[in-house]
Amino acid sequence: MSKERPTPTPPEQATDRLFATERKPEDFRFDASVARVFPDMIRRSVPGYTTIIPMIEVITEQYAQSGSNCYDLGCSLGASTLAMRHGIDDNDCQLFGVDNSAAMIERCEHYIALDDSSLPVTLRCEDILDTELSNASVTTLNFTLQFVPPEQRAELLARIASATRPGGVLILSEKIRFESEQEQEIQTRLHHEFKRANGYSDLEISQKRSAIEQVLIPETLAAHRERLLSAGFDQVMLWYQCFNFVSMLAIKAD
Ligand SMILES: C[S@@+](CC[C@H](N)C(=O)[O-])C[C@H]1O[C@@H](n2cnc3c(N)ncnc32)[C@H](O)[C@@H]1O
Ligand SMILES: O=C(O)C(=O)C[C@]1(C(=O)O)C=C[C@@H](O)C=C1
Repeated sequence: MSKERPTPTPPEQATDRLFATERKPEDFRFDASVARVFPDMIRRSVPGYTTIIPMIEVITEQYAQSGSNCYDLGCSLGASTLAMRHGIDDNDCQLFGVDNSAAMIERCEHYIALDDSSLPVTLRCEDILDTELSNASVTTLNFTLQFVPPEQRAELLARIASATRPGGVLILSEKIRFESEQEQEIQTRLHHEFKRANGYSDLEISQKRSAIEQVLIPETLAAHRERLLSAGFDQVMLWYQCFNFVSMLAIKAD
């Protein structure tokens, strides 16, 4: 007797108004209230996010190797995970999404169930600093490393590099800061204008800025490049930039 699979229902999605009214200063956390509005928040906050996601599919298509593991570290609701899933055309790959926010992982399960690809995805509610990594061809850190304490970043990248097969890659997207104070000021202003154009008020922009100040620590492009090379990658290239948001490709030689 065949059992019919119930049609999965999409999780309720809301507009991000988390910082619209005055609130007591608190560090930003990926809790249930953020998870509920996250698709709207990240699209309206990160210039280029809606371009980067489909390009993760394109890059994965190029670098995923048969018989390997692919990891999305800090997968949130699975937007980057699903892009990787669609880029993998070999059912012999194993795809893992890792996030330490239970609220994100719970919702992510629904989005994975709604997606039409048949490639299995294993979700782990774990810290990316402890998660097991091996035999990797494509690993993605899409706006996640920036939330890892700076002193723990080198060890994580070295672990990713040593788990990566020859010819494999790391896709690293980050908010960056600039060496020149003047450029920092201009790019930050343009980013805030982007947010304003997407309907965020001055109060929302300034309250969000204070909330992320201690938890999202941007570094310069040069610092990222140097650390990726010391971690064990052989080539680092910038493939995307919009204002102070970038994405890099770090490649392990064949
Ligand atoms: C900006 S979001 C990532 C967005 C997602 N990659 C995408 O493309 O939509 C950052 C995510 O990283 C997760 N995160 C931050 N630090 C983490 C850690 N140490 N271990 C696991 N997940 C972490 C957060 O819970 C959050 O869901
Ligand atoms: O810099 C900002 O204003 C942001 O809101 C950026 C950012 C990010 O880059 O992850 C911060 C937290 C949320 O995850 C969404 C966007």
